Amino acid sequence: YSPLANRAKWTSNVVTYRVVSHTQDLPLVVVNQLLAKVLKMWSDEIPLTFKNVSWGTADIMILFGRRSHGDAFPFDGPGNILAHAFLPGRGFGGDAHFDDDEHWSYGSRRGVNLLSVATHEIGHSLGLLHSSDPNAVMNPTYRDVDPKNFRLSQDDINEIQKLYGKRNNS
Ligand SMILES: CC(C)C[C@H](CS(C)(=N)=N)C(=O)N[C@H]1Cc2cn(c3ccccc23)CCCCCCNC1=O
Ligand SMILES: [Ca+2]
Ligand SMILES: [Zn+2]
Ligand SMILES: [Zn+2]
Repeated sequence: YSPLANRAKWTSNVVTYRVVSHTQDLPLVVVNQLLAKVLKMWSDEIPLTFKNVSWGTADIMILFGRRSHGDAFPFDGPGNILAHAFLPGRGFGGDAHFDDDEHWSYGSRRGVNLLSVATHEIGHSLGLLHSSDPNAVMNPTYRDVDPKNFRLSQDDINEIQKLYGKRNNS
């Protein structure tokens, strides 16, 4: 049970992100467009703006790595854990790491769908924990999705708005 009051969250309403390293599985431009779509899915629901930076330290540092990749949580080869992310905070806080021993795909039936995994990881980067709702992006287990109609579940929206409030699209 983690009372909302002391849940990790970003206190600034501008959060920076930087893609530090890429996967060979998808073109750079596709990964960047996909991430922008993921960030928009979340920021559409809350009063928070993402800003892409191309150098230096960003709040959310995004990387693809294999096995030991610079933190105390080495990846495990193909399958099993697909990615991990740190809750909001300084240093590693907010960072999202993807296991490059997975075959990352976007739309094709083969491989792991980067759209759904990245949406889950950015949920952690924003402070979300796991949900037991089988349809929630924040469910602990990966499910393949159809990118054409992939979107946040109501549970995901409720949980992120509990942390940051609603975005007033006035
Ligand atoms: C929800 C994801 C996007 C992110 C999470 C990791 S995290 C830190 N970001 N919550 C993840 O990778 N979960 C595993 C959980 C998992 C499922 N199994 C496992 C077998 C071994 C180890 C882990 C697992 C059963 C076999 C299927 C393995 C492939 C799919 N893996 C998963 O669903
Ligand atoms: Ca893995
Ligand atoms: Zn890591
Ligand atoms: Zn998770």
